[in-house]
Amino acid sequence: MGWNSVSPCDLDREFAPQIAQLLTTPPLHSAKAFPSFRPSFEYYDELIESKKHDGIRVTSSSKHGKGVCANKDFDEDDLILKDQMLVGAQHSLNKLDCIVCSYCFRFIGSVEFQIGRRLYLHSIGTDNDGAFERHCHGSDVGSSTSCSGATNVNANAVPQEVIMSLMAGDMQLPFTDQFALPSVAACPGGCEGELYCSQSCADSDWDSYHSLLCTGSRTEPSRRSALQKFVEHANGTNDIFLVAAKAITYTMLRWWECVALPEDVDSSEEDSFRQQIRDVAFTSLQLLKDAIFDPECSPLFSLDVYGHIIGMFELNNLDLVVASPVEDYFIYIDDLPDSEKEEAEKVTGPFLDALGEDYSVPCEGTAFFPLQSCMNHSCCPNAKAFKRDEDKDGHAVIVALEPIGKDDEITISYIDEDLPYEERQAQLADYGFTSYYTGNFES
Ligand SMILES: C[S@@+](CC[C@H](N)C(=O)[O-])C[C@H]1O[C@@H](n2cnc3c(N)ncnc32)[C@H](O)[C@@H]1O
Repeated sequence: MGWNSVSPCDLDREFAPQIAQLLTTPPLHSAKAFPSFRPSFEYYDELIESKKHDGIRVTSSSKHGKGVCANKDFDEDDLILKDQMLVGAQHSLNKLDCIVCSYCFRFIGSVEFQIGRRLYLHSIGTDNDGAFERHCHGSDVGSSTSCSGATNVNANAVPQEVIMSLMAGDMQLPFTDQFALPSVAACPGGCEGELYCSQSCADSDWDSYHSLLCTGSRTEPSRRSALQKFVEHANGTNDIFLVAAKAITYTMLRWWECVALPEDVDSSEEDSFRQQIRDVAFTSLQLLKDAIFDPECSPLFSLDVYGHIIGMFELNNLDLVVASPVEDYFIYIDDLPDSEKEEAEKVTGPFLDALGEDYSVPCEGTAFFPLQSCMNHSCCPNAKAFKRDEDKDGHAVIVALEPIGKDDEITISYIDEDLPYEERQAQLADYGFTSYYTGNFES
């Protein structure tokens, strides 16, 4: 049975022609055919020019749609691209362990604040299982109460007053001045859920998405409660819904620009994929509609469009990972010359013991990167996503694994290429293909 014929969403029927146009893959070459859509390549050309990624270009292949080619020679380990995400979100649970800028995902505050807050979460987890549940699935994740994976009783617990002084900035640990972090900027809408590394990140997030998704005091109470229900549902089911909501708000806030949606997923996979997610996606969409519906953007709230956005993210998203300065800090202490190390560890040792294995938890989430998402897969890739020491934010960093010649296609592996052949085939089937292409690209 066709997907649209069983859609429980009235908007799918009411706005069928507009939705069909929204979901039409824009022509790759013709700039004139669909005046309301900018052709894909024009979009990528502008993006590459504005971000000065002159080493690459997005081009088309008769086999695999779009792909990325080298515009110059790269040596092994060369940086090919630092791709700024279009939209992304930190995983809900990770948000309780790592305090990062909600726009660029840099760690913020101070090493003391990061350690103190995490220890505080441990203490909440051990003291109050109800609080664990409430804060893991609640929306006030930026407040000082919360959870972590820490429901275990910790024999190395640090006294509460020490934790409080770490969080308040009254206690300084040795050598943390080597790991200075940007100070915390608040959400302009007054919600505690989002914190920023700078006013400019706070403003950019507000302008791009957050003005419609904020649960702070500036938001009208009934919309705030509707938003909270949407966030709770997403946290309890699939946090990709949070990323999809950002994509919708981004488009609503830029309706006049109306960028084309990415290409359809493989049609044979699409029906069964959507069938599975439809019910839960429809509930999520209803909750989002209750919170931010705007009649002028009605087609955006159709289940068909929402399903396409989610499907697009499932196929193209990249893990968002930012290494923790807390881990770097303890490694630094461990590497100090013996005399200094002994002195420093008298202070830092109890905190490390109390944190346990959690000391190295990175910021984790999921994000969509406009250029990285054009890279095709190879089981013998010539590039990989790899964060270097200096990469402290949510950008996707792509480096060359081997020398890459001008005009060669740049490929990455979507899977662990060391897996046995059958397992690779099975994992690649999730992306709509099975054969593993390693050849070169025809421009
Ligand atoms: C992240 S996108 C890559 C860009 C894509 N070619 C496009 O036109 O948007 C992933 C999709 O590209 C296609 N693809 C990527 N690598 C492929 C390969 N090695 N063989 C066949 N299809 C591939 C699949 O359709 C896959 O779902």
